[in-house]
Amino acid sequence: MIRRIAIIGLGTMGPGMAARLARGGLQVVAYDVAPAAIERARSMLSVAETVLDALAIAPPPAGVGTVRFTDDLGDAVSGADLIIENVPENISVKGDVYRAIDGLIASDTIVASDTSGIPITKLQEHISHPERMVGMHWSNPPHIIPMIEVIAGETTAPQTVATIRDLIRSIGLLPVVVKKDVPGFVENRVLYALLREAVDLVERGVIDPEDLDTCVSWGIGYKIAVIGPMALLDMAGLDIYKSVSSFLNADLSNRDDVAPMVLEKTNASKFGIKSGEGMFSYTPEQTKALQGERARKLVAVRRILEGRE
Ligand SMILES: NC(=O)C1=CN([C@@H]2O[C@H](COP(=O)(O)OP(=O)(O)OC[C@H]3O[C@@H](n4cnc5c(N)ncnc54)[C@H](O)[C@@H]3O)[C@@H](O)[C@H]2O)C=CC1
Ligand SMILES: Cc1ncc(C(=O)O)c(C(=O)O)c1O
Repeated sequence: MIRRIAIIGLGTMGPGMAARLARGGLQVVAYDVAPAAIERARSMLSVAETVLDALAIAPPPAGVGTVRFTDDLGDAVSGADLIIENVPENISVKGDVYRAIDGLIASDTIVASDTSGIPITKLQEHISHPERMVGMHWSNPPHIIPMIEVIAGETTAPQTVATIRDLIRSIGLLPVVVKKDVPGFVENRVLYALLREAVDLVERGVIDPEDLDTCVSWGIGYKIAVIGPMALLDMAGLDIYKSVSSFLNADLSNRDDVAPMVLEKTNASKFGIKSGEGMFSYTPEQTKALQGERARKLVAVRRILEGRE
């Protein structure tokens, strides 16, 4: 039974995750190596709670469902039933965390990684009880998006997968168990196929970035929230898909490196919202307004998709 959860890493994903788990009645202890990240996470928590209220996710009974922050790793993981590792997408950084907690936790404490796509089998090499390690891949923003992928590595115990799947379900979220430990799992394989083509089209001057977003959001995106890709094939007709894919697949981007446009921007520290410039530019005021507007729209769409409006 999972009651107490330690979250390690409070960057983009950690605060929303902490808020959503606490709303599910769990006792969360949140840790980051950087004091500034802890301070930022504290303020993000109340923002996420407001969004959870708008989603009408009922608060737990008084006394349960708490978030406590700590700057002490031992304090964070002590007595935890589940640890969610949420540090940068880098095997060596993640491996250091697993080694640091190895001696501090019980042998049956589950260690889940929110990795975007590093195979869980690779992460298991850095932990002494690999049967208790599992992928638990949330989607950003984690307090709003209900789907979470659950991935077993080669040596993950089936019971570990079942425990995480049941935990996700028990707090009203949507677990999807991925059957093979492929890089990127399922969500990011599909997303990165789309992003590779989108970046390529902009880079080759086929379309401007703003128009690319209009085309995808109001064409595919709006539709795909209601009709998933497999159902869409049936709606369009497999005969149409066969004809179009027979000439189009060979023309789609198949680059296997990072696109020059992305390298150019990241080399200039243009990372997107977090640095004020990426594909587009953002002032702090614009960022705040954008985040509020996006949360409002995602909440409204989710309520409709769930049949609550
Ligand atoms: N950003 C996104 O949209 C998504 C990211 N992920 C995955 O979640 C993980 C975290 O991603 P983000 O939150 O975006 O990263 P981030 O870079 O925003 O935050 C990482 C946090 O980890 C902290 N950290 C670094 N080393 C640490 C250590 N040894 N101990 C404790 N804290 C440490 C940093 O101070 C930072 O606050 C990555 O594996 C990423 O691929 C998963 C889903 C979506
Ligand atoms: C660009 C990008 N990369 C990874 C992820 C993830 O799910 O790991 C996301 C996301 O939206 O969650 C993303 O947008």
